Amino acid sequence: MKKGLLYLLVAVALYFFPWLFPNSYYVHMAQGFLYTYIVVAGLNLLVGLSGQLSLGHAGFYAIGAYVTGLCTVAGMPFLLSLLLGVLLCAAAGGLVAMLSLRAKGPYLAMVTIAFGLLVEIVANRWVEVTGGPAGLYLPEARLFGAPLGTVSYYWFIAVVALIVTVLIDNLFTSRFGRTFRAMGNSEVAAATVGVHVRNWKIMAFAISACTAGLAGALFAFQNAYFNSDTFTFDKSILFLVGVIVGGAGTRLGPLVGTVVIFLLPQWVQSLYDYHLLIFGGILLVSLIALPEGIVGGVERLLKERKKLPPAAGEESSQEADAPSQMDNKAGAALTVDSVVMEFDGFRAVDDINLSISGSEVRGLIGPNGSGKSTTVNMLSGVYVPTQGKLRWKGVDVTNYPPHRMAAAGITRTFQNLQLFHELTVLENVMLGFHMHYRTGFTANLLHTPGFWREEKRYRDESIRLLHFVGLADKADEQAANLSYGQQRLVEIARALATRPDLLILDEPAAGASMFEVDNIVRVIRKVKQSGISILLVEHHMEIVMNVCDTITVLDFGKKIAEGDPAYIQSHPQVIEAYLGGEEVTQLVVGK
Ligand SMILES: Nc1ncnc2c1ncn2[C@@H]1O[C@H](COP(=O)(O)OP(=O)(O)OP(=O)(O)O)[C@@H](O)[C@H]1O
Repeated sequence: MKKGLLYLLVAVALYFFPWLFPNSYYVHMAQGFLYTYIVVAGLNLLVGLSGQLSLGHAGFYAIGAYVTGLCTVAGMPFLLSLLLGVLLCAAAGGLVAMLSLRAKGPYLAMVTIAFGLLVEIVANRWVEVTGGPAGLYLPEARLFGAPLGTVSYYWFIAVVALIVTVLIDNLFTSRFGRTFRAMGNSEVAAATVGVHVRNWKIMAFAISACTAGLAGALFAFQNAYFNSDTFTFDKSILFLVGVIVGGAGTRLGPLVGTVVIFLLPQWVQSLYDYHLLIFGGILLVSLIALPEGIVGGVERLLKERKKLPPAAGEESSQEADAPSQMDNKAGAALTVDSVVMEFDGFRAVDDINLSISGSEVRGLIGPNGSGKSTTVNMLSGVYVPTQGKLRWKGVDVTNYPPHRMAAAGITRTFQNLQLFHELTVLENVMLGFHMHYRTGFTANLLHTPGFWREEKRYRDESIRLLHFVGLADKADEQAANLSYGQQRLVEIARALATRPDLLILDEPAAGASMFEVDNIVRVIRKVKQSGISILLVEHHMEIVMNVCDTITVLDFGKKIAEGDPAYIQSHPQVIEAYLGGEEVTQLVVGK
């Protein structure tokens, strides 16, 4: 409701702008501001949320301008041409994303630079079609037959900018926004809750390219003329500066960033020759002094001001029993058959056989470097074994990537915590339900009633899971603000949200306090009761000996023993591996 009122006020202000500034220069400027804002808003989704970098957005801007312009020159109606331009940009965005899929960081940036330069060269050299530097003259933009003069074209752009703002904001606050942000935080963790990272990256690129193309088309018709000189590399940099200075990943950042990149050159017009230097300086200062950008910095300050007292494990809310969605698990079977994992000829895991079935808690122990994490990485699809087979419910899953493992019912937590730090505790757990959401892009873009129903359903289920791990009172806290042990419990709740049949816990007690360790053990026992199989990698022998039904021991990548805790603690090879093994022999406290 509050948001609706805000949009209404903005719409009214935009509507009356030409009356307040009845000068075509200002109206023209306002048009430019709005379409620049549209590019920055779309780029923010890509850079700020999904964590991908583009230094070639001027390329999409150009494609939008040329496709829409050339279509109208060929006699196609303005709106239809605009739609075509935007769709082609989405396709181009998807293509660039596919080409750069394996690239990260600087390499991804290089692919996007190459794309931007390619478009710039084509625009410059393909003179017969684009007009090159001499430019392209367009017919006047018309809406349902009526010509759009300076003011009405401004209103048209204002309506488009408002619609883009509402839709992007809707995405921000839907599972799409959460998924993009999760991917930006940790791709591997996103994959283990079932996110097909590759497809989602392509989608983020396509959406962002769409908005850049839309803005390019709006720019093209501003003067019914444009030339290839506009679509240079520094235009792409400028858009990126807008995102970063405003605050990448914040909802208001694009607006503030556009003010900086658009208005500043107007104010320092006499210094135009130095504009790149000025922007470079602003970017540098922003990255050093305010890495979260203007809006991000202000938000942080506001949060710090009203920060609650630090979270203490002892204050956690009461744990609840297993939520209903965890009941009646069949206890599916995993078979690990002669699995080997080699790194440059070094065998980190050497011919391991293992099987887990029923509601069993299987311990996987061994000294440092014995191959436990490597085994977990193979079982969760992060590594593909060099040799051997993994069978899950009778199906060969050896080559499954993490999102397919999650879909099949195997998920995990991480030794080095992989929470989505920018999301709240509740949002982290909601991400765990990723595979169970049924609403698609349109429902999330438009916030349909179906979207709200589903959002409520998984919010409620996530809160139940937070009760289950005893963290319901931390639901709205930023995940990064929780203590180590609490973050581990959030990871467990997020993993449970995928509704797994096999839960792999990689050192769930590492870094946790005594009180938190007790909580974690209680939660593991309750998860076992619900019928989920558990593979527990843990250095705390007390936990292992008291929680596990069977224990597999690794040493130098090989399995050296397997059996119940009593057998393991008296096994000579295990005792030797643990250098004397008092730890192991004294710790069975009775199950
Ligand atoms: N990606 C990799 N590239 C090269 N070597 C690796 C890689 N991952 C693990 N190793 C090596 O494989 C061996 C087993 O490592 P792993 O992390 O699986 O052991 P671990 O039992 O989990 O140890 P810890 O208890 O310390 O976590 C180690 O010698 C490690 O250096």
